[in-house]
Amino acid sequence: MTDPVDERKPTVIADDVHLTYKVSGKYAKRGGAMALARTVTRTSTPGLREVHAVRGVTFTAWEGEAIGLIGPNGSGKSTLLRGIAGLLTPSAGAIYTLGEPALLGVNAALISTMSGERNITLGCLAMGMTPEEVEERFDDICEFSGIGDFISLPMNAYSSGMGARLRFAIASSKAHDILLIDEALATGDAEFRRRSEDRIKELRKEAGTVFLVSHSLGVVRETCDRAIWLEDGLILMDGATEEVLDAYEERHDPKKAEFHRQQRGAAKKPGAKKRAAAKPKAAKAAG
Ligand SMILES: Nc1ncnc2c1ncn2[C@@H]1O[C@H](COP(=O)(O)OP(=O)(O)OP(=O)(O)O)[C@@H](O)[C@H]1O
Repeated sequence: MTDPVDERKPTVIADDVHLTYKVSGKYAKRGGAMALARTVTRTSTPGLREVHAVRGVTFTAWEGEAIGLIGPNGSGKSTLLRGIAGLLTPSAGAIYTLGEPALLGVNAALISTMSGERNITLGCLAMGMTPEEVEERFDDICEFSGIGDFISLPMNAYSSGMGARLRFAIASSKAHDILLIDEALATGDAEFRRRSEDRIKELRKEAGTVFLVSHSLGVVRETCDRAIWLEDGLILMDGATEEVLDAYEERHDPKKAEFHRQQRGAAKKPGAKKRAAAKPKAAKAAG
């Protein structure tokens, strides 16, 4: 008997991908104190230094999947996202994408001296919408961003959260083959987060693939069905969200992992709700 044929469509294939940055100066990664020391002692500027941010990553993403990229600071999540978006070329290995990836990051390019309104128009045109489509979606985008009258002010008058919300509202107004989201959801308030999570679920239904970089495991739990755990530029685990998040918490936050285990255990027992309600302090302490 032959193996069953996988009918899902692969959208992103990463094949032993390495991504590196070239930084000028021997002291480039050692922070301000060394830079100051160099300035003070007037030593000459040393040559290029390489930062090997992603060190051999392999995975296949499928149509309809929402994948959370998790990992501690500096583990290579944003770099990998930039690689998938085509903004960084692998120094070794290859990334294949089926369709056009759209990167929505905290640094996604909008023009800060222009108003939110102008940026909506430009952003939508840049994503390939016709002027009629832009007009049709304009009000929805303003409303979704929830930034009210600020929409007519230049974006440099926005808080970073407002900017991120507008960027998310623009980018998610169109169905993307591959939508890459870098921390955007962490910046909104609870209400905006809920709406964004719903929007991501809609985008998934439209058969796209969503990658989400987030430090909030809660957001990943809510939004993603698969998680990839990066540590020091390597994949430590790739699988169902719950399993990966549990293992991640076990390593990085054992107290919280224990709390979640207890919560799940309690939820399985009859009368669990009553007991959970009687112990709000335990939840707060671990939470
Ligand atoms: N533009 C850059 N130039 C040089 N090195 C960089 C650059 N961007 C990131 N790095 C380095 O690459 C490594 C991975 O960084 P990256 O931003 O991808 O990690 P991350 O997991 O997204 O981190 P965080 O959770 O803090 O956002 C780090 O060592 C970082 O210092």
